[in-house]
Amino acid sequence: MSQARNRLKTSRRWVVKIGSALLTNDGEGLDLAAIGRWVDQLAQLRREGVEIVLVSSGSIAEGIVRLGWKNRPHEVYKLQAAAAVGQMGLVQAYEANFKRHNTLTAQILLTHEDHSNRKRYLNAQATLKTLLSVGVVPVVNENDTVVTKEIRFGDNDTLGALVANLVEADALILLTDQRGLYTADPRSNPDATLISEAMAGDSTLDAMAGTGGRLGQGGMATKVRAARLAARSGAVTVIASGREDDVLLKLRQADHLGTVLVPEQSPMAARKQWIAGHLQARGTLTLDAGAVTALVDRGKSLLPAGVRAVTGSFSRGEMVVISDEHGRVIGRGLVNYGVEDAQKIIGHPSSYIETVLGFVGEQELVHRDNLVLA
Ligand SMILES: Nc1ncnc2c1ncn2[C@@H]1O[C@H](COP(=O)(O)OP(=O)(O)O)[C@@H](O)[C@H]1O
Ligand SMILES: N[C@@H](CCC(=O)OP(=O)(O)O)C(=O)O
Repeated sequence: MSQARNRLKTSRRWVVKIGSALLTNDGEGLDLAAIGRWVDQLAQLRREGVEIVLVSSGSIAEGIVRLGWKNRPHEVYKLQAAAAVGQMGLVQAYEANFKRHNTLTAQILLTHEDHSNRKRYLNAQATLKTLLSVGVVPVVNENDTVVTKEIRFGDNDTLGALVANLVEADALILLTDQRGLYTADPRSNPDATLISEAMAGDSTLDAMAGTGGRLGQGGMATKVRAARLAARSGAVTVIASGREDDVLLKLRQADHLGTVLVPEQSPMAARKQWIAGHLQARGTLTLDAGAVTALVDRGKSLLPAGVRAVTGSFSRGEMVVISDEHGRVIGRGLVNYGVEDAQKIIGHPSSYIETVLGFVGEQELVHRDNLVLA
């Protein structure tokens, strides 16, 4: 059995993306019975200790049905309106089904830009991680009201990968209407064969992966790209059929289903490279000896109390260098407070943050998840 499939048995955090092709039975409204079955599986996974973030498409198809439109409109603004209407049905379906398992859900609407803007990145990350820590299942979709490109390309695969990066998921599961990635589009090539496993970075996959069933859908091309993006933070990607009975539970048991796309690097190495290569450092935090030991020897987050000095010009979410009192670089990380706020809270216990700033953000100046030691 492959190592990557085996990892699914013990992994702790999955992002599961359910695609339009599957959710809406080729352009009809939502397939509510199928949603019920996926939710049952997700609830079972949660009982086994897997944290779940769900990325669900389907808002446009549901909106079109609710509005009584006969055909999918071509105008982007009409698609946006349909998405806004249909999203209500989507979240209702998930909420009602998770309620059967006494599980709360939360609606998260994101855009790709929320990932590249550092402040928004940290905000989204903090919200998602807090929801997971209190046992809620976030249900994510594109914020179609404020974007147009993503609607035109019908691509929630990329969103799934960005979310996998955000929450540092172990696995990104892309459920679709095919059994996985074939050597060619099986709709038009009956002889195509299923690829069981490949490296996410394998460039020969691009020639195999076509676009989707209906005009303007991402198809397998966006799934292969999503796998590469997810691999940057070390997540393994699986493309599998949501129509297969108990598909998620079978994947958890490392059954040989679907296509596994394996990251080239371990999660830690990938994450390190991702943070380090992501940004230019905008400032420096100088730590006292106790804080250095906490970070280096005990793998802790950096609290304001252990910081002696702050220099530079940075905003929340930007990269800073972390050094000891002799100027030796300890690491780099994404900072939770801008320079002015950081100046005010350093040297103080985290309980002091609210008194000084008038609000409480994170307890940490740099969370260990966003910290790469040198
Ligand atoms: N090599 C391939 N293997 C499997 N499916 C492919 C391939 N190339 C293109 N496709 C098409 O991709 C479609 C799935 O993508 P899409 O319609 O975007 O689904 P989703 O809404 O689930 O993201 C399949 O129905 C299939 O026709
Ligand atoms: N956000 C929109 C479109 C997203 C979409 O269709 O993505 P995909 O499932 O990758 O084909 C929706 O929920 O309908």
